[in-house]
Amino acid sequence: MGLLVEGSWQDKWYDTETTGGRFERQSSTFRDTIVATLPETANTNSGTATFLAEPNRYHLYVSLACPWAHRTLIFRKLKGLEDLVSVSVVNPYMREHGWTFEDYSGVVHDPILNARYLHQIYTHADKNYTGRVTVPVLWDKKTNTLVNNESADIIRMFNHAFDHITGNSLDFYPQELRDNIDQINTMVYDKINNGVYKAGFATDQNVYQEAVKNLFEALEEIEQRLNTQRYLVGSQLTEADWRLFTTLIRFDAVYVGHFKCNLKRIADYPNLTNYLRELYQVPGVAETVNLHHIKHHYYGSHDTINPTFIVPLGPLQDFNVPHNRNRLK
Ligand SMILES: N[C@@H](CCC(=O)N[C@@H](CS)C(=O)NCC(=O)O)C(=O)O
Repeated sequence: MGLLVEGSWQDKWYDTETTGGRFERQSSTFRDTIVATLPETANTNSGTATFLAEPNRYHLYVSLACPWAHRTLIFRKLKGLEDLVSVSVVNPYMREHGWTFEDYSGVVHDPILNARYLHQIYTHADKNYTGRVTVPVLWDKKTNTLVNNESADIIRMFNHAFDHITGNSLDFYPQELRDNIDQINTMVYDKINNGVYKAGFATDQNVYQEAVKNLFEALEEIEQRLNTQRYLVGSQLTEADWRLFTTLIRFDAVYVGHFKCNLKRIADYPNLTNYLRELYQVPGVAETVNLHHIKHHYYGSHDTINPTFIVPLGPLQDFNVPHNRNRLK
């Protein structure tokens, strides 16, 4: 695990010393947008560039282990973008060189720069880049540059920018639900998606406890909500559900043990369990889930948490068990 400093790689763990034992996620740096049609005049005020949606122009670098990258894979699948946006998959172990393309089952090598390490992709886009080298990365093959490395942005682009090419008009961020989706996303991000990391990477007992308390309060609240409504914002499956899904699917296998989020398992919550099964069973989604990469990444990468790199065998899970969510409209 490491980061780039002015374009050169340094093998360093997260610095929690300056933050009182708290893990603080760095915000993403590349925030450009892909759009269906280019604006007539470039908006120079926004500070971001716009790229045109075109078939076979963009490439996505992901880890199958990473919950943030997983969102983008789900949207690529559900929005019918597999033939339009190509993909590379990194090795699940993220150690002294960070993410690599070293041989391993499930790895898809980098066809563009033939990189050995993901950090080479970042320095290709910006030779003086300083910051963490994270997945997902959305790359433009035409101009040879990094468009965006923020999953929240990438799924919004995938949700609509290519619709005129694919004819797929599924909308996971419909206008009339945007306020509700944004609201629930904020809570889910802070307490659940990033909450498990705050607990797992904490190096102070009180910081850990606060994160776990917030996490389970949020899970309880969602469990109640899912008793009377089928999805997070009502009767329609939205982006908010997919953003929660990628944390839930990892929870019992990894976050309970490795990140010590063990007050309960998802399997102990009847509504969350059935909701998770329903989302997993949406056609195409199971193909985006690789529990081997997930478990081997977390248990096999963070030597400060699990120095032996032993990967537990369990839990035994079957997300194909029929769900009962049809009881709700
Ligand atoms: N805000 C980013 C976060 C991505 C992220 O943190 N990815 C993790 C993997 S799960 C990563 O690549 N971490 C490497 C590092 O922090 O050095 C997003 O949602 O796209």
